[in-house]
Amino acid sequence: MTTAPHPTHPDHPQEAAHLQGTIQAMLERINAWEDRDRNVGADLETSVTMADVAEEHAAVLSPHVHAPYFGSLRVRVGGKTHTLYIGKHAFRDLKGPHSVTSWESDVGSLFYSEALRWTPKRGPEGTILRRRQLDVRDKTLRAVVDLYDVDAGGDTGGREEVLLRRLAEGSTTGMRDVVETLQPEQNDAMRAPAGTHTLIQGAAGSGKTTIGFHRLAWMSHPDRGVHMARPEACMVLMPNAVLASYAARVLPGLQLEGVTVTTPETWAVGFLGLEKLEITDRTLTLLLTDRDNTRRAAAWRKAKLLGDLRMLQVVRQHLHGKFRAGLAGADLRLNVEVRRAPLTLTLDHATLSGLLEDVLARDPLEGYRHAYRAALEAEVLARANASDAEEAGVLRQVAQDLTRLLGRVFGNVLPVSEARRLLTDEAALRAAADGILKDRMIDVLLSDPLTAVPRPRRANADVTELPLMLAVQALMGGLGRVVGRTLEPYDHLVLDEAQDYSPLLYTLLGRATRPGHLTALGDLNQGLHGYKGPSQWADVQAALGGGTQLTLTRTYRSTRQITALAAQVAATYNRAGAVVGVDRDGPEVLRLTGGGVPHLAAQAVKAMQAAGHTNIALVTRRTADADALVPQLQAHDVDSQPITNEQARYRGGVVILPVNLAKGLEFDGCVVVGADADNYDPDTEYENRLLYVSASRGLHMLALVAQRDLHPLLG
Ligand SMILES: Nc1ncnc2c1ncn2[C@@H]1O[C@H](COP(=O)(O)OP(=O)(O)OP(=O)(O)O)[C@@H](O)[C@H]1O
Repeated sequence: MTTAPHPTHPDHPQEAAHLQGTIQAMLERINAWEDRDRNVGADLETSVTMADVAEEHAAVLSPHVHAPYFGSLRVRVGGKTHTLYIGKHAFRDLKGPHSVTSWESDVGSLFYSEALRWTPKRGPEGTILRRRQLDVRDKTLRAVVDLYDVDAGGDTGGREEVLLRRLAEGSTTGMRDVVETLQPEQNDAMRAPAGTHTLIQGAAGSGKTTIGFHRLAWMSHPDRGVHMARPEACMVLMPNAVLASYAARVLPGLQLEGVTVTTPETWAVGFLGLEKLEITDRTLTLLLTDRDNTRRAAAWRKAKLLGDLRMLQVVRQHLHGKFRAGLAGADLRLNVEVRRAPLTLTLDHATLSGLLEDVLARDPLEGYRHAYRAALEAEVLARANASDAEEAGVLRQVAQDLTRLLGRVFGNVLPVSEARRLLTDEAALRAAADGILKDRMIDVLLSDPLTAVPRPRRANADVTELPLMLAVQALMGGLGRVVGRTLEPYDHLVLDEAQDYSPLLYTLLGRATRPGHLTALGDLNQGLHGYKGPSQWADVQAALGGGTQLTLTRTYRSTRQITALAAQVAATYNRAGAVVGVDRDGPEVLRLTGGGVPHLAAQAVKAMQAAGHTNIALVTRRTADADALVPQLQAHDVDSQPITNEQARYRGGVVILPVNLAKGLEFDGCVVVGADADNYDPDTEYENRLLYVSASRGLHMLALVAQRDLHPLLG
């Protein structure tokens, strides 16, 4: 849906002329860049390089010619008035008034904030006179709306008008950028100071995922100075692969090429080199299937403890004990030749042990094996009194002996087996947890409340064990981004659905990135996996050693009717109270009951299509229901695509998917299939949370379908 041009604003003609001037200036610049004859340097090689660079500039600017900017700022600085145009890409018009400032720059921020004054890095204080939205599409100015205008008395209400118009548009098959309509509180969250971990709490639909990606774009802008992040050195972790691919489609528009977007499990097994392992979540299976409250509580307690911050100390103490035992009784006699003279160096046990203790006392994690080797080598070189030129030769002579010793101390420490040994060998656990965990906690770790939940036949690891395995790996070899044969910290890490990460995982991820370069976005009230996640943001701050916590208070996704219904469901478990929705009107929620579910579901889809919507989801409680529904709908003349595993990709149209894969996705219309108490047990909080996810996927239309009565919360 596009808005027709409506030139009602008195400045429309003048703005339209400025737009044409900007387009012209941009085209001229692109032509100049593309003209190889102009890019001539002193020699052929320089000329080729110059021409290549110029062509790259042209390629980057070209996509922005059809909409060079979306807003303007009128400011007064030092008695002079200027108008700055704000766009998705900066453009410097060297000869005229058609420059464009990029939205991620420090000045760009003034367009979104509510500030009326600012102090530039240099020069006198400035005053904002006007903020203006310019709806430009296909090189045409469609609307001029003032958001703030001193001459018109200040705030005009225009920001809300533009936002509502944008939200009324149809959904797309990938996440959209919101650069043009970013709201002040979102702007503050996105631009929270670089170099400080940032934790953003926000209700469903408040734009968390969107803000996470925009923050990466902001972080990769040169204005961030030493904190600037390279997209290819950044990673975003999302709850499932379907959502990851949906969200990643926003990257090119934000000029973020090369960011890794994946799930925490995929990243963890990849990093550990365990891609063949099947990942289970047996705690979740038990919580969903076992009716015994004592067992459920025991499973919950154990999962929570496995993700507790103190487990890092337990793993550390366990490994230290192992290394000390490995070194017991060892000494080193090294025969080397220095300056042609034979020399015997003896590193007795006390020396070896002292060096090991120095390494073990170090923090942060950097890899014990590597650090101990470096410490031994330094000791050998000092004793051999080797000059810089002789160092390599001496080290070559002792390499084998050192490797043998390292094998004795660090050999046989593999993440999977070591993490499991800790949890199954009572003596090992008691020794490792001594002084760290209370006895009753150790008993919880040794208990196995999941015996009734089958394990897959294939080699497997449970999501609750993964952080422990990562901890072992981190202590042994460090943690970070693999670059060739070394590890480097990520430039920036973004965690989506951050309520599902354990404090232990937080502390590990915090060490895998540059200091202060982790952004976590989540809703503690929405957690589907409370047994893994933190209870409060303060737990995350403790795990990361600090961090700023911000809150987004408004939600944008759905119409008033859908938001109100979803809020009704959330009220049963949500401690945060009512969420403020955007006041966007839509059709009443359709309630279809008393008949065959496929028939009713088809009826709902057809009603949505008749209203002009194309992207429609039918959300079922289980995967099997989704599979079964595809042919049943076909019998009612509705073609649909199933999304029933993480490899499937959302390509638009009518899709059927189970609720666990629907999280984070959104559609023009959403049909909750089987919206009753049989499918979503009203007595189980987890089920109510799932029902909330199902009911909150629609932007414009929602239908509830049940064979008999609707779920009591949807009445
Ligand atoms: N400033 C904005 N302008 C226009 N649309 C917006 C804005 N902020 C958010 N939206 C829209 O609101 C919807 C929800 O955004 P998003 O998915 O990022 O929210 P979320 O907080 O991650 O939701 P959830 O918790 O359900 O995953 C999206 O359609 C997004 O495009």
